Amino acid sequence: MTRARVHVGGADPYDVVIGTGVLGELPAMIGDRARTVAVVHAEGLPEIARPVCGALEQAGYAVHALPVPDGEAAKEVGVLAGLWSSFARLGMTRTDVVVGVGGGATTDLAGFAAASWLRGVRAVLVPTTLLGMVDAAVGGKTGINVPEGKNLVGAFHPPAGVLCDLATLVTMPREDYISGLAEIIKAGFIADPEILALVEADPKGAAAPDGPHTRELVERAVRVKAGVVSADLREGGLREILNYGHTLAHAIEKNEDYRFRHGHAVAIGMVFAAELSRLAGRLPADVVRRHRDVLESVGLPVSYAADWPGLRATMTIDKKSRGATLRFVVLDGIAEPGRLEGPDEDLLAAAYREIAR
Ligand SMILES: NC(=O)c1ccc[n+]([C@@H]2O[C@H](COP(=O)([O-])OP(=O)(O)OC[C@H]3O[C@@H](n4cnc5c(N)ncnc54)[C@H](O)[C@@H]3O)[C@@H](O)[C@H]2O)c1
Ligand SMILES: O=C(O)C(=O)C[C@@H](O)[C@H](O)[C@H](O)COP(=O)(O)O
Ligand SMILES: [Zn+2]
Repeated sequence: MTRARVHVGGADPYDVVIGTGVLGELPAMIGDRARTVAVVHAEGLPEIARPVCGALEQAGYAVHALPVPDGEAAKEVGVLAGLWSSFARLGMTRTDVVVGVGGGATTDLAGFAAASWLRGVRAVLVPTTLLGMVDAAVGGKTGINVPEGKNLVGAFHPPAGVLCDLATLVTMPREDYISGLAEIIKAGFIADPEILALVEADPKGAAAPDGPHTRELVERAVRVKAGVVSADLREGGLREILNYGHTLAHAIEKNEDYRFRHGHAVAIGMVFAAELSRLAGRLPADVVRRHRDVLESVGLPVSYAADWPGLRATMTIDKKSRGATLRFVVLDGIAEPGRLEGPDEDLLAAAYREIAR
């Protein structure tokens, strides 16, 4: 199978390589100035981490595997502090490299560990989930959660390279795979309607790692993200569109003590944002219906019922807020993202009623 190479531009450019059997590209991404490579991997994935370590050892690096808890439990300050201690023990200097192997939670943590160690060493990311490949590992947002909210501590730290080996997707738990589809569908609504058409034409195929369009869906979503972050790494404006659906999604994740899959929360959050757009007179009802239909067709949730005042209060510390003003990414049409600033409280509550039904 041929491999795709998506270039991410900006001050620190890098490539995202997508294909099968792409591990051979790893040493070139690490470079010849590194001596020590710390491979931070989800502890439940030793079979996936082993060949990564092997490829690096063969290339002559001193390789140290550093397992971290699976999933969201990795994005905690105690785990990060453990990595800093390990880096110190290994004597990692500024020319050394952190490799992150796992889902988005692992690569967010590994990326932030690299960003913060010695004020910044290089990170190479090897995402092993659909969501990690199409979103988390690309673009340089790194970070951890705190009890007060999702991703509230972190840094922009672009990786030196991203390797997406599609073969790793086949062992993914089904619900985690479905979760990744939410971010692909998000890319469809904000920028690339062909993604929506592909999923709508064959939802069953889209929900299978070995489906006929997996490779194209991954590549299209990566291209959307690469285009956006190349132009606006630090979220000065354009990059906010990648946050479509996330204002409510992050509040749901916190409300569920981070035991709710990110993509599932994003699916609900996108329906909320679409309802908000409609109630603000900016989006026709049929596009809102299209959100529900395409998300449900692959098994994603589109409703959520919990204490609204609590969710509303959590949304206040969203990173798009400016002062006391809550700001949402909305749609004025498919592939026409816009902003809604300081919406009326009644409008927000009305949009929430539509998804809580
Ligand atoms: N930095 C960003 O731009 C960005 C973008 C989107 C999401 N995120 C973050 O990504 C995280 C979600 O990522 P995720 O959906 O990958 O979940 P995850 O990292 O929690 O992984 C889900 C589960 O799948 C397991 N797993 C990973 N790869 C596997 C494989 N190949 N086979 C079998 N099991 C495997 C993991 O160990 C974990 O238990 C959230 O923390 C979210 O905030 C970050
Ligand atoms: O890359 C971005 O920018 C995004 O917003 C992508 C999101 O899918 C991702 O979940 C991101 O981590 C959310 O960022 P945050 O700044 O809202 O924490
Ligand atoms: Zn997301």
